[in-house]
Amino acid sequence: MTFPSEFSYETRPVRVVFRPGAAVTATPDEAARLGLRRLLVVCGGRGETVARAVADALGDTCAGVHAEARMHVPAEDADRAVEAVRAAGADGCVAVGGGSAIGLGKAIALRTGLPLIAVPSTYSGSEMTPVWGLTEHGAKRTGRDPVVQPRSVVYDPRLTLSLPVPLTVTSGVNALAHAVESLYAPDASPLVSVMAEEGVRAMAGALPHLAADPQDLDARSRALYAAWLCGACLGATTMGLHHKTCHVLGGTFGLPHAETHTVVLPYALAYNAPAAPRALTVLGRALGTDDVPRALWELAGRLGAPRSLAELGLEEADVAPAAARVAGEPYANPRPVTADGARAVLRAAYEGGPPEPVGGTTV
Ligand SMILES: NC(=O)C1=CN([C@@H]2O[C@H](COP(=O)(O)OP(=O)(O)OC[C@H]3O[C@@H](n4cnc5c(N)ncnc54)[C@H](O)[C@@H]3O)[C@@H](O)[C@H]2O)C=CC1
Ligand SMILES: O=C(O)/C=C\C(=O)CC(=O)O
Repeated sequence: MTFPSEFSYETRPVRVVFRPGAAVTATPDEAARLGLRRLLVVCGGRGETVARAVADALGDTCAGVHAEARMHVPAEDADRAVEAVRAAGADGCVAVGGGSAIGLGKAIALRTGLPLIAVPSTYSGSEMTPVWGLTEHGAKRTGRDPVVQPRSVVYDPRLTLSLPVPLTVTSGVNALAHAVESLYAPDASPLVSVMAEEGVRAMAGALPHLAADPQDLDARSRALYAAWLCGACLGATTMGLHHKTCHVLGGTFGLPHAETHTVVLPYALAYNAPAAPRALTVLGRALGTDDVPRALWELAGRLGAPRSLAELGLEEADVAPAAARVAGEPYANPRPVTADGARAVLRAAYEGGPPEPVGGTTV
């Protein structure tokens, strides 16, 4: 493989603490390091027990628990969370939970500039990115702003022991998708490539162990490490066809995030493969295959994950309007996204059969 002739790479300041039990034992120290004295803890309804344990550990520096995080961050949730943070007189937030809790913490940071500490409990990777998302009027908007990048990330593999196997698998594939798209992004770079390859190898290695034994703390640690690397890849690069397709399906058609990533990834990659040979080489090495889209599709099937958008509840009649939205949004992608191309990807994902080259093997 030839060395890329030019690239740029930006590092943002973020401290990472990684150890079993860290959610409770390290979060107060991270708040103190940042000089924070009044923290609002943000979580989803189902994550409240863990969030309360973190709140207890924060003691007097906890200004309250706001347990209203939902997927895709509806704009009205962001409004309420900003009111809560102001009413509490908080000088920072701690998001405890999956990408939804971290997403609500980011929405607060975006509007108020307050610093965020993330304590992730899934493999979404959001904690390592300056990417925010908000859903309003049936459409999801995303953007990048350094102010939403968590200043400190507390990785506690024990938090993920309770993650049910189906979400373990699909959230793991959400992380894989970050690595995949970073490899063919316009701002890809050698360091991103190294992180992506290691992240894919570690996640694909850990998931079968977790499907067999979700209490395997060593495999949990390896998967969380992989999520860190894959999230860092997303944080450093621009998203393409795959992520944009998932945002349309999530924001406009209400499909669940990680499951949608799992279904779409093999088909989006099959579409982009002819225009991204270098990415395919790296991914092939990490997964030990010469047919990466097929290997991802088989991995999902072997681990019992959904493989079609039909299974996730998309109506056949939604395929065409979803494709029109995907093709109608300008974004960076190694292969131009035509209306026919977007329709072919979505139709294949709707049906869920083995991924085939889309529109021939040349761009
Ligand atoms: N901005 C970014 O960089 C990224 C943002 N996201 C956003 O994150 C959201 C999806 O996040 P996910 O983590 O996939 O799901 P989630 O945060 O919505 O969690 C899914 C469900 O699992 C539960 N859960 C979470 N952790 C658990 C645990 N350890 N044990 C038991 N149950 C647990 C939650 O309470 C929730 O009911 C979407 O809104 C997506 O757009 C996702 C990836 C990157
Ligand atoms: O699709 C992803 O996994 C990455 C980014 C987002 O979800 C954007 C967001 O809603 O925060």
